[in-house]
Order: sequence, then structure tokens, then C-alpha cells
Amino acid sequence: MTDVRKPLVAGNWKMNGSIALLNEFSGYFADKREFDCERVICPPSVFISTANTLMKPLGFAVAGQDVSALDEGAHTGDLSATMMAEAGCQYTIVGHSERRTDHNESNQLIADKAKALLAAGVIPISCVGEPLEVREQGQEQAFVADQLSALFSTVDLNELAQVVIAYEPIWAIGTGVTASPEQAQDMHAFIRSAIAAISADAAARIRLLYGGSVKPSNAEELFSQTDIDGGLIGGASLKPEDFAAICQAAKS
Ligand SMILES: O=C[C@H](O)COP(=O)(O)O
Repeated sequence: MTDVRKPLVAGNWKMNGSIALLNEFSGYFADKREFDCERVICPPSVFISTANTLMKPLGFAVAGQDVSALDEGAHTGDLSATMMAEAGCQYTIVGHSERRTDHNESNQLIADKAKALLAAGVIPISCVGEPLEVREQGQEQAFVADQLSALFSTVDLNELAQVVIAYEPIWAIGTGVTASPEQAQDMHAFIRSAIAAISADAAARIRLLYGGSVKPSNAEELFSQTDIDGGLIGGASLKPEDFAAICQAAKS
């Protein structure tokens, strides 16, 4: 990490949580404000308003978990980037592997979502990561490069540094198996070098997060790697004490 890359820890609640859990979080964090990282909470979209009310005064940013690439229209159930902005989201996740799988999202669609968010003033947290069989074949860098290429060709170069990229190896998500610090650092260094090939300035400023079975016991070692600027946390973000410990592990 460097001074220009403020560490960021985002808790992706996925389809979990409740207003009661948000109340538990706000009670827990009420007297805990001293963190060295940006803290983001990504609740299910129906709870964004409550998260704004309860968590923003405690120093948290609020994020969506997905967005439509379209501006408006007859798309029942979808939410536009301008709606996410109006709802108070500073960030929104795109391209999570669960959405890629559950909803057949393509690299180009995910890049279009990121572009729509940037146009609305919302920072995309754009996810990449390989399945186990790809890593076993030694093809993980080529796989991630392919996932990123649509993003690089779609987002304006002068906006690329604003994007947050989360590397989440699919084999580490919700499995309890974490990428080793070396595996995670290798991929983050690869991603940063791929960005440097387009823009040295963007590579110096863009924040890269690691996600996949991050917990209080492994967060510090992961976050201390040179090219890892924080984490995208799933299961451990549902327990306030675990999430707080992970946030404490992210230091400038
Ligand atoms: O978005 C978060 C990731 O999918 C990581 O989930 P996990 O921490 O439960 O493995």
C-alpha cells in the first residue's frame, strides 16, 4: 500500500442480514471510530436506506451489490446507476462471481455496469477471479486478464484509477480456503502490472482488494502484501466483531 491508495474494507452481506443486524452493527460500532481504512457496508438493496441512516454517521460508506447497465425503462426488478447514487451509495459491486454464475453475466456486461456507475458518480468495485480448475491448469493470470480486458476497453482511461478491483479466486469464496498471501500478492501484482501497461498513473492509484475467506486471523498478513489495498469480505462481514477486527488489520 502507498499513501495514495487508502485501504478499503467492504463487507458484502450477499443475500443475508436484516434491519436487526444493521441495528446490531450500529450499536457495536457506535464507540469505535478509529480506523485507518475506508469501511464500506454492502447490504441487500432493500436495506440501503436503513444502512445510510444507521451506518453513515459512524463513518461507513454504503454500497450496492449489483446494478443494471441500462439507464431506465421496462426492466422489472433492476436498479440503475443513477438510482444507486440517489439512494446514497458511494460504491457498488459489479461482476461478483455469484452474479456471473447465477445470472450468466459476461465480462462486457460487467464493464458496461462499471461505466454506468462511473457516469453516475458511484465507484464500481469490479470483481474478477478464477475457478479452481483454471488455477490447477496454471491459467489463472490469462483468465483474469481476459476478465479485465473488457473493463479496460470500456471505461475511460482517465476514470480507471477510480475503479476498485477485487480479486476473488472462486475456490476461496465461502470455502474457508484462503489464497496464501503469496498467491494473492502474485495475482494483485499481475493485475497492477496489466493496468500499468495502459496507464502508469492509474496503476499507482487504483485500489486492489482481496476477497475469499478473509477472517480476523488472516487479514493482517493478506493486507500487508505490497499490492493488496484491503478486502472484500463475505461471511466474516456478518459479525460486527469479526468485521471490526478485519478493518483494524487494514492500515495505510
Ligand atoms: O464478496 C465477498 C466474497 O465473495 C468473499 O466471501 P467470503 O469472505 O465468505 O469467502
